[in-house]
Formats: sequence, structure tokens, C-alpha cells
Amino acid sequence: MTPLLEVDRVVKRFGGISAANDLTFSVGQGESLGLIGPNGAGKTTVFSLIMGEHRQNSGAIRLKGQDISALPTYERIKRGVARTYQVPRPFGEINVAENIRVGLMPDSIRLMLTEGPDPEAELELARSVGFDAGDLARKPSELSMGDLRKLELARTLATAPQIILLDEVFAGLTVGEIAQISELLARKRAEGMTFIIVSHDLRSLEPLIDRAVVMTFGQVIAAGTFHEVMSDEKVRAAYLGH
Ligand SMILES: Nc1ncnc2c1ncn2[C@@H]1O[C@H](COP(=O)(O)OP(=O)(O)OP(=O)(O)O)[C@@H](O)[C@H]1O
Repeated sequence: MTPLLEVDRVVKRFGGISAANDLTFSVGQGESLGLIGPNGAGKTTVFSLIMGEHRQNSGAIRLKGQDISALPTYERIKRGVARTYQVPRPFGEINVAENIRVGLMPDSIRLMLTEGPDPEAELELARSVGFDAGDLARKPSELSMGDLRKLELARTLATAPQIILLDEVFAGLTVGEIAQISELLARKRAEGMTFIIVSHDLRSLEPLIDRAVVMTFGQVIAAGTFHEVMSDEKVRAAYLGH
């Protein structure tokens, strides 16, 4: 069966650095893939390449078998690819509801003008990530890191994605917030959402993934179940410092 997303022999150079070096992996429909590796391995660059925020020097990125490598970011979002950022990027001047509204916006200006905002959909999305009605008017500057990550997830879910790329989704969170985000991701996973999750917090990542890909220096060095990759000698040497 054609994978939902394929990264095929992708090369991305920044000057003399190869952030992706003949990188190949794929994610099946409904699969949750952990993408792990030490600092500077190229994980965030892979997300930027998949979204079209960077362009690869060579290789292809395919969604349901179709090459999306040449498409602009907004076209990729329209086709169902969405991401969150290591450092959350809310629109700072507008509140929680309005940030979610941006994700919900139809891509036709006419529809936007005639249909206007959909407060029920905004509230439903806000609730789905653990906010309540009282949170809708809060500004990003008033939110904790956990709440900012929830807001990013809500805005990402609002674009009705087929696959979500999560970058360091647990970074800066309290134990309670990690539990809350984990529960949300587990629920979305059970509903069939496809994920690629980057996290240095392996303990929190493990229960959320079906399979792991480990990369260093822009290349895959191991792939398999979490336990398989963690007991791989190359991974232990490169990633765990053994
Ligand atoms: N815009 C850029 N310009 C120049 N070099 C870059 C750029 N983005 C990333 N790099 C380099 O590419 C390599 C991969 O970086 P990347 O941020 O993708 O790694 P990472 O695995 O996400 O690291 P971390 O876990 O620290 O976030 C690094 O050597 C980094 O310095």
C-alpha cells in the first residue's frame, strides 16, 4: 500500500552542512512515527522540508504517492499536512478563539466574508485540546507553555490535517501538562490521525508511537519499534553516548 507520506532520498544542504543527507523514510496511514536523534541531527529541517518552508536540493517528498516537493506551503496545508513548532508561534495580538479561527478559515475570501467565524467550531476545537469556554478570550501572552502547545495543536487540528508533524511537543511542560498533551495525542491516535513526533523526552514519546526512526547527521541510522532502535548499537553509540 502507498504510504501516506514518503521522504525519498532527500538532500538538504546549508552551506557545507548536510542537514538531510539522502534521507529516506515513510509513514503509513494512521501510523504514529517517532523521529528521534541528537541535537543538530536534522529533525526540524525535515519538518520544514515536508511543509515547504525549506526546499530540498534533491530527492522527493510524496503525499499519497503524489510529489508535493514543488508546492508552496499553503498548498501542502490544503492537502492535509500540518505542523507545530518547537517554540510555539501563536499570533500574539489575538486571543485563543481568534488563533483557532485562523486555522479554521476557508481558503476562499468570499466564503470567509459570507460565512464569517464559526464560534461553535472554535469552542469545540478549544475543548478538544483541554481549554474551556473561559479560555477563549485569553491572549497568548497570558498562556503557560502547556497552554501554548495546546493552542498550537488546536490551530493545527483546525486545518483538518491528514498528518501532523509535532516538534518537541513536550518541551518546557510540567509533568501534569505532559500527561494532558499525551492523553490528547493518544486520543487523536486512536481516532486514526497520522503523526510524526519529534521529542527528546523518550519516556513520554514511547507510548505514543508505533515505530521509531533514528537519524544523525541527516541520515537514518536505525528504524523499528522503540525497543528495537533503543537496543541498536549504532543508536546507543550515536544517540545515547554509549
Ligand atoms: N536555516 C539554517 N541555516 C543554516 N544551517 C541550518 C539551518 N537550519 C538548520 N541548520 C543546521 O542543520 C543541522 C540540522 O539542524 P536541525 O535544527 O534540523 O536539527 P535538529 O535535529 O532539529 O536539532 P535539535 O534537536 O537541536 O532541534 C544543524 O547543523 C543546524 O545547525
